[in-house]
Amino acid sequence: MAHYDLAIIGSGSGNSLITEYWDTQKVAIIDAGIFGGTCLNVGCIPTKMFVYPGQLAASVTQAKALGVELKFEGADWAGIRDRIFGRIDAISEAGKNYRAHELENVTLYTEHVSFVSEHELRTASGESITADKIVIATGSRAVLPEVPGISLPGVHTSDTIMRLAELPKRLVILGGGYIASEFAAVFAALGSEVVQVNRSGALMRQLDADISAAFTTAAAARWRVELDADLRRISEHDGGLQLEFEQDGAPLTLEADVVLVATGRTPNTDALGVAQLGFDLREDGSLVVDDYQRVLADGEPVPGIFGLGDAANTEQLKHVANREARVLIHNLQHPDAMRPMDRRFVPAAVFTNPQIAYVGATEAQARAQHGDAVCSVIQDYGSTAYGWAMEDEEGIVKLLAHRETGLLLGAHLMGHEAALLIQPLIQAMSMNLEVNTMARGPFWIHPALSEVVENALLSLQIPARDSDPL
Ligand SMILES: Cc1cc2nc3c(=O)[nH]c(=O)nc-3n(C[C@H](O)[C@H](O)[C@H](O)COP(=O)(O)OP(=O)(O)OC[C@H]3O[C@@H](n4cnc5c(N)ncnc54)[C@H](O)[C@@H]3O)c2cc1C
Ligand SMILES: NC(=O)c1ccc[n+]([C@@H]2O[C@H](COP(=O)([O-])OP(=O)(O)OC[C@H]3O[C@@H](n4cnc5c(N)ncnc54)[C@H](O)[C@@H]3O)[C@@H](O)[C@H]2O)c1
Repeated sequence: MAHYDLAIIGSGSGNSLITEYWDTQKVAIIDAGIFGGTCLNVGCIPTKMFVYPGQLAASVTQAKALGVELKFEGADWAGIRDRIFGRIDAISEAGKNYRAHELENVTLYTEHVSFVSEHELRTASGESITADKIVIATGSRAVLPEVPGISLPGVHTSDTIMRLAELPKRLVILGGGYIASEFAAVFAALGSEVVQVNRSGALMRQLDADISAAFTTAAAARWRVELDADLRRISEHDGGLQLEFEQDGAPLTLEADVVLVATGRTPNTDALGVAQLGFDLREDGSLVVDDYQRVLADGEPVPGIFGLGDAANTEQLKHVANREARVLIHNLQHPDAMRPMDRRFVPAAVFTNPQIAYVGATEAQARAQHGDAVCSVIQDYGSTAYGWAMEDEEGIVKLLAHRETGLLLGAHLMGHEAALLIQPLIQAMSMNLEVNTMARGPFWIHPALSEVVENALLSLQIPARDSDPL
């Protein structure tokens, strides 16, 4: 039996916990999958490396509207894929070698483990690992609907779709969320015939209703979107795949060469043995942790057991996992002076086309909490000089603020570089900066696209105070 000061299950965000502080202590890092976890290998990073070439390809359509004749002559799928994974696979491999061979105090296990008791883990091959402190950073995995044909070759998840041998001619994407919407934009831009099929009546349905509606319209102008369609079965047909749906009581049949299933992800806690130990789990299977990232059982911290990332939050976002890791690095080193995780204003961006970014409350949430005190405004990108330059007809900045406090309650953007434009709004919310101070205090560069954010803030018409900048 090997004993460690610290054992970390999961080499994604968990890997960053091994700081110099641990140099004099024994650490085990355990990962049964690809070293480096989801974001590096099959998540944020490779997807966005596909998104960028996709944006270049899609810009041809926009250029035409501005009088520039560009021609899209196809995408070198294999070249794009190999450039991306040539870089990523090398980083994963180097990280693995570093942990496995270059640090005397660190031992890498490449097997699945589960809990035997609170401080003992067992590997799939039967080895026992005990540790004073254990961090559960096991991430999440794709969930597939249970329909006939879901395991047929040609049916992929985000784990495998990026490594396809060739660009699919006909691609059906199941789901209306982040992953489905990002891949739909990429494959449609690179030249696949994409059909995105969603079970409900709008894409990105969990977002503010105006953004969800605007994105559903914008997406349908770029690739085929089918809504309110329930998948019944997938079968092999004519050398490809046939998907049968029920849509508003009528059958809908689609043909595809490749199917991408993007119908949500579930935390990897079920095969970990944590339920038997009485660790608290949310309805979605994620571990309940307190503000200090300590795992709870019956509402009380389990001594020496911590959780972070997709296994222990409901956001399933890398910047959240990274922040949790930072908090945990501190708390593992300073058990008598722990610092809490701040979850007040978690932003997110969806790198689809058009891009989406948001932070804070939706209008429905804001009104439920603050009633008539909510001011709401939608500012079009097209109302600014840079928007004219782009001939933009769909970009919007929606802001929600509290009339009396003058503070932002939520920001929801859809359009060019939404993920960049939203950042000052995230800053303002995190720093309790009032709308008028934010709009009138700093200069806003003219005629940058950020003027749409400035104008949205001014349009909120929060009553001015004498102390506000002019
Ligand atoms: C396609 C896609 C695109 C994404 N894009 C973005 C984005 O643009 N921005 C963003 O913020 N987020 C994005 N995400 C989400 C982001 O990738 C995750 O929130 C983040 O990677 C979670 O990190 P983690 O450390 O919790 O888990 P992971 O990085 O998944 O690490 C968990 C590791 O634990 C291992 N493991 C699990 N169980 C066991 C066990 N019992 N024994 C041994 N090892 C085990 C797994 O093999 C895995 O390597 C995306 C996700 C996907 C799938
Ligand atoms: N840019 C980013 O930050 C980014 C990108 C990709 C993924 N992620 C993270 O990964 C998570 C998972 O992404 P996702 O797109 O798989 O999940 P999601 O929750 O965003 O979307 C899931 C979609 O699948 C649909 N669905 C669920 N069950 C279904 C079923 N049985 N049949 C048909 N449709 C069904 C839902 O209605 C929804 O539209 C996201 O929630 C996000 O946190 C983030």
